[in-house]
Amino acid sequence: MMDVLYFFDVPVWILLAVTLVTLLYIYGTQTHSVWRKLGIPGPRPLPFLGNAHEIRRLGMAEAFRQWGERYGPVVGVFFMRRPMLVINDVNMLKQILITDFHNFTNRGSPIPKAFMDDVFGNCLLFVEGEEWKRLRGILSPIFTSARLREKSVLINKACNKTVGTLLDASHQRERVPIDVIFRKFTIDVILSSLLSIDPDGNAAATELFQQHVPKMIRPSPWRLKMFLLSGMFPFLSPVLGKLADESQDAREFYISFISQIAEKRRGAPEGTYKDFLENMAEAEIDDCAESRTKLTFKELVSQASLFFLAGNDTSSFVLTVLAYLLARHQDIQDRLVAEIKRELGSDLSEDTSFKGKTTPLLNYDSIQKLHFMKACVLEALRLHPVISVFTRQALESTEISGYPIPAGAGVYVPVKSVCSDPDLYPEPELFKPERFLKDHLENQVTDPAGGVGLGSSMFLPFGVGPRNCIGMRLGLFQVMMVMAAVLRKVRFVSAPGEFKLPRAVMFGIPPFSEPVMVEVEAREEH
Ligand code: HEM
Repeated sequence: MMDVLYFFDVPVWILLAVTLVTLLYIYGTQTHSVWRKLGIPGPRPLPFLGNAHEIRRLGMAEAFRQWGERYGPVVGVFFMRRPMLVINDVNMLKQILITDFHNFTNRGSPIPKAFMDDVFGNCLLFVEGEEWKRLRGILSPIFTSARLREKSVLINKACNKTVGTLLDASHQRERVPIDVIFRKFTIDVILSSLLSIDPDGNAAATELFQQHVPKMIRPSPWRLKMFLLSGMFPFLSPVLGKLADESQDAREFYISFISQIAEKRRGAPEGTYKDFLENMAEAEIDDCAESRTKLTFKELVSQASLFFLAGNDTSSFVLTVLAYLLARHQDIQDRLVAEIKRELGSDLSEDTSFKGKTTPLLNYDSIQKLHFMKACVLEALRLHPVISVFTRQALESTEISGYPIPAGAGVYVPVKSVCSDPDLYPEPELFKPERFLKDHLENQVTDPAGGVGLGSSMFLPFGVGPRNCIGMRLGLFQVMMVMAAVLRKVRFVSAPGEFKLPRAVMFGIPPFSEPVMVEVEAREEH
């Protein structure tokens, strides 16, 4: 070995080192000329990293806002070596998300396939093309109004538990960590509506789920580093994916927990449970079914795990933000309470659900009457979208509004930037729920439920088009339902001046950096 080293003299070593660095540089910048050649402006990428360093420094939402200001409606950037377009123009977004959806069906997830496991690899969020169409077709019917109506009783139970917690806190006259309380609520809702686990007797299951969820949705710094390395050297992904697999125990927990329940239920008469698992199991069939119009058992477990993860932190984030905003805007809170009393009845003793009856006053239909409530939820989401960026990928080369998009290029949909655009939302920094009331809106798309905002490419917190959030109705329903239940009994009195909202993250849902403390007070019953 030493002989070989001595065989080369210093100039040869220098030449070899320079060649290696040059080759690495060429590899690290190989894709970085795409946008320049196509005449699309954008920030200068660094070798290997592309513009990921700026995204990391500023946070996604802020980086996209600054680039939009500097370069205009279409910005060419690179996530590591991968060309991506940030599109701020709502008409172009409409074309991508709705009109030309056939060419933008896939998310082009930034998470390499080698980092996917049995659970995530097969779930609706990440599957592509025909496989996505098939799964979405099978799963959509389980989120209809009729199906949600069936869940009212269970969700009502979870609401009452939350009201009880807040009433107790109001007696102690202390600020409470509202994010933690609402997180327990959304776990209760998903455990009960998905698996019929009673919110009153699920402490152990809740504990286990709380323990495992973060591992699945929040990659550790180590896993993030492995993601980034695989973005630099995609050919190393299989090895890096294995090194970064930290959620094996969490995954095994989900698979075995849900499998055991599903297995126990095999053969039970239809209509025994009326939860999402039963709704999905109606579509379940053995793995070799040729028509593939139903779910396989493995697919069923994957989707159930996904619903648990996707439906939990999203809704509790919205609830936390809304409670905070209402505590800071007493006038809006008063208007909301007036609507609740007017539409749902002011006599609190009529609330039969508190007496354990199965016909709760709050249910899917009564909640639909709360138009101002819905406007408040949409406005909270506009101000602080849970998911501030999502992606699509062009299947074939195309041109939109004169901008070329090559096959394989990704599109960043900058939810937060669009929702803060003063041309679309005057005084965007203000909490003004009336923006979403019909009378105040021009050029606004009306959703089938009679609300406004949803369905328009101006309002992106749930996505729009065929691949929007499949759980949107459930998300809105549980948020509106618990807010109505809570506000009838307590007032959000105050909250600290500024709480630090988490910065948008590249992967997953951002955690609150510290508990969001809100003071609550019991309302006088009259
Ligand atoms: C307020 C609560 C929620 C918010 C803000 C939210 C937001 C989103 C967003 C922005 C997307 C991406 C949409 C796109 O790419 O166009 C999405 C997708 C998705 N969401 Fe939600 N979500 C919420 C609640 C839920 C709930 C309760 C569930 C299920 C129980 C759920 C399940 C899903 C699934 C499965 C997808 C992937 C859909 C697909 O790829 O076809 N979400 N959500």
